[in-house]
This record gives sequence, structure tokens and C-alpha cells, in this order.
Amino acid sequence: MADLVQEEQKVLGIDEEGQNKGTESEGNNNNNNNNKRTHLEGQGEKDMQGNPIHRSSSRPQLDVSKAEIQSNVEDKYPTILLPNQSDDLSHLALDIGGSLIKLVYFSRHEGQSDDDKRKKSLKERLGLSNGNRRSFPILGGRLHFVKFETRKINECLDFIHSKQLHRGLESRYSDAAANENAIIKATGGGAYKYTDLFKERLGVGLDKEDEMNCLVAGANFLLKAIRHEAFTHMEGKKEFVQIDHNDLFPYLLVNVGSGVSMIKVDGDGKFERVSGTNVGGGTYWGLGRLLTKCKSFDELLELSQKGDNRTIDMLVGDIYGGLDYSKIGLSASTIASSFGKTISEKKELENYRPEDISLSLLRMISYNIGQIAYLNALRFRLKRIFFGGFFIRGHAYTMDTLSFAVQYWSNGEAQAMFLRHEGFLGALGAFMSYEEHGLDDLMVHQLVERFPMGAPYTGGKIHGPPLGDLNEKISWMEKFLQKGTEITAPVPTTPVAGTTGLGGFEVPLSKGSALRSDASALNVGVLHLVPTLEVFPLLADPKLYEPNTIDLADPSELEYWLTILSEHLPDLVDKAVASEGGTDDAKRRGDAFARAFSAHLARLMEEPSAYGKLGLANLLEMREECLREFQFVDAYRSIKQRENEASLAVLPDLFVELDSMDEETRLLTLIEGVLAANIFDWGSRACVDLYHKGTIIEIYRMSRNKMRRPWRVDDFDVFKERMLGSGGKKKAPHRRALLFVDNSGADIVLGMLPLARELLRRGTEVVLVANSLPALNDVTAMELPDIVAEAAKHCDILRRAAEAGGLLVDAMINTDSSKENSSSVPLMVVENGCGSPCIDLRQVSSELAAAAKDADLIILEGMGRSLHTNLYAEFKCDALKLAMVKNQRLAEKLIQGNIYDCICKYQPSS
Ligand SMILES: CC(C)(COP(=O)(O)O)[C@@H](O)C(=O)NCCC(=O)O
Ligand SMILES: [Mn+2]
Repeated sequence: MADLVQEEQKVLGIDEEGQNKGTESEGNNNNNNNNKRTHLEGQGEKDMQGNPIHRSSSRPQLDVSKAEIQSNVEDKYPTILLPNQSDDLSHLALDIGGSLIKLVYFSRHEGQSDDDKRKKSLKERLGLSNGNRRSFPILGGRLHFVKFETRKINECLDFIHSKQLHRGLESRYSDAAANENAIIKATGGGAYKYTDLFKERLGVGLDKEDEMNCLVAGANFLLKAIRHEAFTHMEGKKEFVQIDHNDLFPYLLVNVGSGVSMIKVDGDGKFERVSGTNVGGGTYWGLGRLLTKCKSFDELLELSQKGDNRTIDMLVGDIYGGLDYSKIGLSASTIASSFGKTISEKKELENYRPEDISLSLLRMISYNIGQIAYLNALRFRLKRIFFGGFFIRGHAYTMDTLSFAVQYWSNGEAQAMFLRHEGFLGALGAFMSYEEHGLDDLMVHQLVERFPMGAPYTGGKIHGPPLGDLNEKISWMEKFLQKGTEITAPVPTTPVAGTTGLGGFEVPLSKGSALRSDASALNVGVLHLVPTLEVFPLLADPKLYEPNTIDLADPSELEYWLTILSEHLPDLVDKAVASEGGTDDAKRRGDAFARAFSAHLARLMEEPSAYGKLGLANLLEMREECLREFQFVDAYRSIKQRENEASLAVLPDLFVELDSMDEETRLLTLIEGVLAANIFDWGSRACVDLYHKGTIIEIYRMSRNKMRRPWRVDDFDVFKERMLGSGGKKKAPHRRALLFVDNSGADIVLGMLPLARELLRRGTEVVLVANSLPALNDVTAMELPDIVAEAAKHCDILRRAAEAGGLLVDAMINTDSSKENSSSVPLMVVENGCGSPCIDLRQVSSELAAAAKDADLIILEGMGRSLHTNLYAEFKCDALKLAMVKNQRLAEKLIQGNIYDCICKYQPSS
């Protein structure tokens, strides 16, 4: 296959037009639902200008038209869908501290689309029952994390009001009209201090929740529900840690606020404050302010970054004439006495640099806290210490100092850890105290964190109200062109020529400069709660499963892939804009998308762990999500259509050719066909270049002709033996095969469908597993029934199987068919629950999980699903991984081969 590169030159004639045709702009249908909100009336309540608001009831106004119970009859607590409910119902909780107000709010977005109905009826027909799946009190939604400075509390109130977050919080059980009963759960001192203000401005009361309770509830939720929430921080290096939920308790939670609380946590709601110290964040800030004249805590912290504490602290070396005190294990650089050097010198405060003072103070307080924390861990035999509280603030030096202290005093036995959402522990805990949200039951696989534009500026930093609707986002991105570096955010710093696309990403000016003192701060995304997601049941051991093959913690890998994604951008933007009819609105959105995605790339370049532990799969998904955020629904739709049509036109010939072969030759030809057709990949730079040089069919033929065995990874013979038997001995066919399909066009039509047909012919049920949402040119579960229906016109096997599987009903060809009256094993389609070129099998759709129950063969196809992710995954059943490697670096790294080499990796169930 390697000489395909030379072969490219010979192929002529394709152009990549088409993506502009047949598509219409869907316009910029902003979802600014706030405007649609029903008018509420009430007595005595005031709006933001102080005018009375009239409300008809204390409850949120729901549009219950077409309400439907969504569950099986046997479900005890059925969920009720309100398809016409126009806006989110929200829960809001607050942690009002001395310097920051933290908000956690929940928004619900769910409706039953036609596709949901299709899936439901398909599942019923195929008997894919919900099994023992529970029903959920929440339908799914999003948890948002936002911060405001307490001194700007009015901004916070405006934000709550503009998003109407205080509505829908009234008791859901009572019809009482009195809005005075409306409450928001709140913790922190400000919950007491600002009660009247909230009542006056928003007409709601603050229901105070105990701070300690909230901290623990928040920490427990995060540690159990969020993957890689915790991280260690040593010598400037973050490492995310996966904590086993069954081995979480007990732990020590050290909350470093103004003072310090040390809490031994033994379980949910089970904790005890075992110690504390009055020397904490308030001490640092108070002393620091007096000694340095700094105006803010952040300013003081920033100063410390440029400090040298040796001018202030007395070191062991100062006492021992530059030598270590090795007898008791103290090096010359160990601090013997914080601020000790100042006694012997005849200097006044003005003679010391504020930077050095700040650093000495920081080290003094952090070491002290670290040491007391360690002693308490020792006292109760706790091996993990989690630090949180406003003093930490993701500040690298503080974390390093605390870690060093714990490591030093415990001789490496205990470990200091930090939490990505540490600033939100209290608010989250207050949120958890609402009883009816059902959040405490959520599990890791039901949560997906996403980083929309706006999240970096709300969750991670204080920037006032986040960007709400699309138009706001676009104009905000446009402002960067004018404002450039003035805005403290991870954005490209220079305007880019051309209408669409950015040529590359630019890293904001250096770390530690005035521009960004928070370079190492972590972003907190929006948590999507998807109760229907499940762990793929056929994973051999979910605990050992790691989807990503490439480790982006390796800086050279990260740089390579960020650069690749950046280079792809202009082309992707062109496709996206064309897919929306090339209108001015689409161009504007395209530009904004390019800037937004470049900003993410730049942020990652600057701080690789800014978004937590990311693999290549996450990066590729982030690109798709970013497109969706700017309302590019399906950038490759016309390319997909065109390639489907071209491939379907030659499919009958392929069937004839295959049917003339003996079983063995046919199986080989089929696998060759899958590998060859995987070349149609619009996500690969090399392949896209190739498409300029030939028609779809020419490229497919050429690729087929080059499919000489042995492939770079070639387990075909073992697979063949399982399929066809050996030495005259036949083997029972597989019961059910799950085929994880990849691209549209030749890949699905000339590759995977013929393979599915062969399995069906042998009596194996086939489930085609496709994306729930578009990603590059991948075929989606929505698109598949039509493609199958078209293919079935030329093939009885497919037709009968598709009828048996209910697919032709979906494609509206034969509405009378059912499983019972067909003699064939069924061909089915299920969605996989994702919208990315890769697949993380820890989070798949419930349909797929249900379909997997009876499966004894899985076939993963394509680079995204079987190379970038899952190459090393092990399964409980037979697994075949098929892909063409369409990237030179990856080929060299993973299979010591070349671009266009193929893998056919077969792993029989053990
Ligand atoms: C995005 C992809 C994983 C899609 O591959 P597929 O799963 O369709 O085989 C792949 O095209 C890819 O890794 N592209 C980026 C690298 C490159 O342009 O070479
Ligand atoms: Mn693909």
C-alpha cells in the first residue's frame, strides 16, 4: 500500500465541488429562549429596575401541551416529557464568600424528536428492552459553573435575573401563590449578609445551608462523578489521578479559606472536623496587604511569582555557613526560620522587595498548612489529602508548596491532591441539597464535560455574565480583532486575512506576564448530564479501559496534533460555510468558529492540562462540538450525499462480483474492500489531497488494487478460521455482530455493507452502530436506514434482513414488515451516543448497550474508532479492528509502517 503515494499522481479528474450545492442556509436561529418565557405575575416582587413584577403563580409556567409519559409501563417513576416547553427549568445554588460568589445552576434541554420516536419504535420491534435500567427523575441537562466577585454582587444579580435562574425554584409541591416562599439554596457567609438584597432585587429568599456540609457533599460528588477530577501538583507538573470510587473514603479535606478547616470524610454525609488552624488565606492576605500595600489577593499572589524568599527567610545554610545539616537530613536551602533573616539585618520594611515578602509569606503559610494536614492524616491513618478553598485558586506555587510539605513530612507516604472544581465545592454542595434533582445517583459515565466558548470565561475566571446566545458569542469573537491582547483570554492575537479560517493558532503572550498571570489556571466546562449513557457492556474490564491510544501528555504529541488541527481549520471552515449555503451569516459564524476553536488550541498549547486530562479523541470531539456551538449542523452533508450516490451506483456490480467467488476468496475480498474504502476520510490531510486527483470510483479501485497482503497488522488467517473453520470443520456462525461503521460513501456502501451482507448470509444478526451526531464525513445512525434501503433494492439478503430489523419501515419502503413474518436474521441500526470520529466506550447510548447484550462479535472500523481509540481495548467477545492508517506519523509510531498501510487486528474472546 505504501506505493499508493506515487500512484496518486496517475489518478485524475476529481474536484471537490458539490458541497455548496443543494444546501440551504438554516439561518441564525438563536436560541435566546429568555424572550419566549411566559410572563409571570406576583405580588410585591420587583424587577431589576425596581418595578413590580406581576406573577400569576409561584410556579414556573410550563407548556404542557403534547406532554407525554416517556417510559415503559413497568417503570415506577415515569419521566414526563414536555416537548413544547420552550426554556430551561433551572435550579440554582450559591456560595457567597468574602471575595467570590460561586454559582452552580442546572438547565434542562430535552425534547422528543422524531428520531427519538424512531429509536423507540425500533427498540420495541426488536425486543431491545430497557432491561433493568432505572428511570430518571431528571431528563438530562447541564450544570453550569460561574463566578463573580462579591464586590460586584450586582453583576451577579443581573446575571441571575437575565437568565431567570431564580424562577422555577419555588416549591414544586405546593400551589401556594406566595412568591415569598421562593428560595435559593446558598452557603457561605454572604448567604446571611445578602439575604435582604436578594429579597429586594429578585424577590427570593436564601435558604442557608451549612458550609461544612456543602463542602463535603460537593467534594464527594466531584470525586465520584467526574473522571480525573483530582490531580497532583509537583514541581510545576500536574498529573490527573483516577480515584477508585470504592476506595475513596476515608480522606482528609483541607479547606483553606481565611482560616483552615481539616475535615475527615468517611462517606456521604459522614464527616468530622478534626482540626484546623487560624493561620490561613486570611493571614496571608492580611499580613501581605500590610507589608506590601497590595490592593488584592491576586495581586499579592502574582507578586510572589517574581519573589526570592532567600532575602527574607533564614535558611539552614545561613546558620551552617552554607553547608547542609546532613545529620538530621536538612539541606542548606531548607527554611530554618521564616522571616528569620530580617532579625539580623539592620533593614526596614522599605528595604525589602514586596515580591520577596509575598513569597516568604506564601511559603511560610503553605508549609505550615501542609505540615498540620500531614500530621492529621497521620493521626487518622489517611493516605489522601485533598486541598481546596479560595487560598489555592489553582495557583501553581501554592500547590507545589503544599505538595512539597506533605511529601517531605510523610516521606512520600501521603499525597496532596487538588480538585479541578475546587472553587465550586460549596456551591455544588448547596446545589446537592435540593432534594428532587436526583443528582446524587449520577455516575461517571453519565456526565460529559464540554467547553463551549464562554465556559473558559465563566467557569475558569471571573468575567461577568457568560456569553449567552450565538449572536453574542460571534460578536464577542469579533471584538478580539479590535481589542487584541487587551482582553485577558486565550485568543488569537492578530487579525487574520481572508474571510474564513485561521492559518494557525497563536499563543497569547508569555506566561507570568501581565497579560496572563493565571496561565496555569484550569478551565471548568459545562457538565452535561446524560442519564441514558452507559458503559459498553462488552468491555473486558472497564476499569482498565483507556480509550485514547496517543498520550497527549507527551508535549511533542500535543504540539503535533494541535498543529494538525490548526492546519485543517481553513479547509474545514470553507466546508462548514458552504454547507450552510455560503451566506454572509454562515461566513460570520465560520469566522467565529475558527477563532473560537483556535482559542481552544492556543489555550491548550499554553497550558496542556487546562481542560483536564485530554486525549486526541477529546480534541477531535471538541472540534465537532465547537462547530455545533456555532450552529454548523453537518459541515460535510453534501460531500456525504455525493459519495453515497456514487458508491450506490456501482454497488450492484460489486454484489455480482462477490457472488461469483468462493467463500474464502469472498471473505478476503470483503475485508480488503473495507480497508480500501476507508481511504475516503475527509479528516485526513493526505486523503483530502488525494481526492483532487481522481474520481471516487477511480480512487476506490486504485486503493483496492493496492490491498496486497500481508497488511502491516494481519490477523486475517485467524479470523478466517473462526469464520469458515478449518480442516473441513465448520464453526457455528456468530449470533450477533456489532459493526461500528465509519465514513459515508464508499466506506459504508462498498466496504461495511457488503461485509454485513456476508454475516447476514451466514445467519449472524447484524447491528450497524453509527454516530448519533455528525462528525466529519462519518455516516450517522439517522442517515443509515436510507442508505440500507437503497442498497436493499439490489440485494435480497439485505432487503429481507432490513425488513426483519425494521429498517425498511424506517426508510418507509415497506410498512407491513415485522420480525415475525420474515425468515431472515435482522439487520438493525443503533446510534452509538456520540458525535465524534472516535469512540469512548465508557459512554455509549443505552440502545447500543442493549444491543450489545447478545453480541459475540464486534467489528470496529476506521482510524478514529480502532486506532486513535480502542487499538488496545480488550473485549469479552471476539473483536476485529479494521483501518487504513492515513497519517504518516501515526503509521510510524503505532505500527512502524507507512501512510496507507492497513491493520486487520483480530482478538478472539479469551
Ligand atoms: C479524523 C480521523 C481520525 C478520521 O479517520 P477515520 O476514522 O474516518 O478513518 C483521521 O482522519 C485523522 O486522524 N486525521 C488527522 C490527521 C491527518 O490529517 O493526517
Ligand atoms: Mn471517519
